[in-house]
Amino acid sequence: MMLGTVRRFGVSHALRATAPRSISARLATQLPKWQAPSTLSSLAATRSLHSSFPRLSAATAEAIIEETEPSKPALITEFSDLATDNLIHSKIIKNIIQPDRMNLKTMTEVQSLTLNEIVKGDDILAQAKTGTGKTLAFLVPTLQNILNDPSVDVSKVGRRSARTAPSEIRALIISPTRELAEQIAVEAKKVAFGTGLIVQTAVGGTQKRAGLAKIQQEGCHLLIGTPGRLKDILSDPWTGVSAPKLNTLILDEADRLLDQGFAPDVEEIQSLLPDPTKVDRQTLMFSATVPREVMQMVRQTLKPDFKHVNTVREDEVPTHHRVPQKLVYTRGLENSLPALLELAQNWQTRRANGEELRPFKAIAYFNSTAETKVSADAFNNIARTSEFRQSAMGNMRLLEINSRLTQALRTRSADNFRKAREGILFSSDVTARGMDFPDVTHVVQIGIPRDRETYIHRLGRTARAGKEGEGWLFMHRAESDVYRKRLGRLPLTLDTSLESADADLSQTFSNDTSVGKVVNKVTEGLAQCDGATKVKAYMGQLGTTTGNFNSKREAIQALNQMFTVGYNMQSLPELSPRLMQQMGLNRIDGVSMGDGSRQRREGGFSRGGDRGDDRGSRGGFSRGGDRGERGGFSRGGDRGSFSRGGDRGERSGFSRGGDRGGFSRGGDRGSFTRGGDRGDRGDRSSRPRRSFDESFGDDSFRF
Ligand SMILES: Nc1ncnc2c1ncn2[C@@H]1O[C@H](COP(=O)(O)OP(=O)(O)OP(=O)(O)O)[C@@H](O)[C@H]1O
Repeated sequence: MMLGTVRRFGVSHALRATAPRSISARLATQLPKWQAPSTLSSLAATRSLHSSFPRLSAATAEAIIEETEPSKPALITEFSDLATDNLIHSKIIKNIIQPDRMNLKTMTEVQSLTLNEIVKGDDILAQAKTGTGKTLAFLVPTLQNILNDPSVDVSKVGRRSARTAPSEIRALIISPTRELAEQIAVEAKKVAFGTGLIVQTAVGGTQKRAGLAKIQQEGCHLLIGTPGRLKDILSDPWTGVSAPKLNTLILDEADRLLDQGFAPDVEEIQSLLPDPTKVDRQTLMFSATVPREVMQMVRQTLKPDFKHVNTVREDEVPTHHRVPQKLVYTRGLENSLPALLELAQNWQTRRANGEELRPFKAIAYFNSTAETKVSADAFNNIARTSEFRQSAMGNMRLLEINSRLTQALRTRSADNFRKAREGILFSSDVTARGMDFPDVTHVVQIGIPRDRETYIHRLGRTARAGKEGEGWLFMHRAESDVYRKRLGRLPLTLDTSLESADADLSQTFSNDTSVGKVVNKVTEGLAQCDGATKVKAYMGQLGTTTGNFNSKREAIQALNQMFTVGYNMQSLPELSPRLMQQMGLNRIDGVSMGDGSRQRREGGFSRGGDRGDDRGSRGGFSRGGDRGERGGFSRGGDRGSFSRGGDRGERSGFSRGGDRGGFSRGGDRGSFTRGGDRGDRGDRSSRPRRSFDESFGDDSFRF
């Protein structure tokens, strides 16, 4: 069933032809300045909030509300005031405001504007900038609504003999990535502490059986998970987990969950929930971005009288104005890593020289997982030198996260980066949305991201909760046309301060020059990386680069230069004739043709470069013609370099008869496949398709 047909109307909701203009939208236009709370200074000691963290002052909000919506209750802006009329349980409030617990005082704008509506039971679409507290905005009222349900008996909790049955699940939160689901669960447990409410998770990559046993033994009121795993456990009667009384469904990062990669799973999950004509269901959608393309899906999924709470003004780019965003043109693709090292070194050196700067804590985003690996390996090799260890960079943690790592390693990297005072996380898009790493000072995007939303969400990993941060985009000049087309209007300013970005790396550099020091370190770091990793990185970038560059010819030249000059490799990876034909590279000089056997021997063709978020290996881009085919030469998700607008590799669901295989169908893939290990998603008719979030680490597409 299509999501669109899942629309069911709760008895209390009147039908309306169009979504109502939101109160917040009106507020946003009338109230451009968000006022910091007068009590900020005491809070700042522990939360160090920036005054621009969007909040409503109580007085102003009341005035506005009175003027615009006289019948509405006044907006509450202080968490402590939520005790009024027993709106929120005292234990929840205590958990939020107590200094030894979450230690929060004043609600953010999105929290104030959605709380009453959610407690009332309305469907909501909420859009607010990254890092403005959307998680608590849906958690607090949702947990309260479960407590308000007279059929929920929290007094049984903890008594083994009378434990809460799994069928007590009242609310379900779907998150696009495992790490985000875990993060939401941590927050939910903090909010629910002492209330008797039980929060459980169901995420891919973890032991399904252990998770199920936990749910069965302890019970569950709020279940948080990733689409694939949730679908698995709810559809399998043997798990004993069902949700017949569920009345709240939350889609965090809703636009992502409604795009083609995830929508079929989300749709299936909805079909496994109780019929909303019998059990009234509230649906909440939260995201920093709600592109026009998903609005139709939103309308089809929410009740017709849903509230659209939008704290981002229509004429505004949903990034924080306080985040300087800089664009660096690199001479070649091989200049990105030296430029990243130079950026980090410059910052740390300025700090060491007494400038008041926070420790450099950056996330470097790459468009393919293989690139994250080669870059992290190179930096780790550099970090082993005594010169590095003794420098201002000496305490940096250098971590890697991408969808090909085991879940245990992913979790460890995320935890270590969370705890790190200074460091660089080399990341694919698995961390691009929702992840709340504290104190990230820099987000560096290497190569243009696959779409505008990805740019915004990645950037949103810095400058969270009112703090400051910087965004950097490194790109080759030949990416400029696609950059403009794909990303549209963004407040980026050109930066030419990084010498190594423009250095000609085919030259030899003396260690006596500052640029030489940087370049030589990276060259040495890369020299120690193994050849197979470099081949994978080349192959991983083949798709993204040919899609990002103004022409394929320029892309191939740039990649070859990166491979030979940057990676110091002698001979170029060979592409099979079929692959070249599929990519339209057969008439382009500089592509090395072979039968692919060398790469297969070296492991270079394995799972070439999936772009690497938790949906990446299934492919399917959300919008535009810009999405990767599911089958095809490249793994899912390769940014559409191979997709010809429109023939996107839909898996099912919302696709209009999309030819799933993209460039190659069925047997085509064989030529790029190592052994038989492409297959889990290769032939859905003969083999069950595994869920996305279960599938990483071992079965992405290979070519
Ligand atoms: N009222 C508040 N006052 C101060 N800090 C808050 C408040 N609410 C949430 N925070 C903190 O702000 C940070 C960002 O919150 P959260 O992760 O919910 O942001 P988000 O809006 O969901 O961001 P994203 O769009 O990236 O998912 C978290 O560290 C959270 O603890």
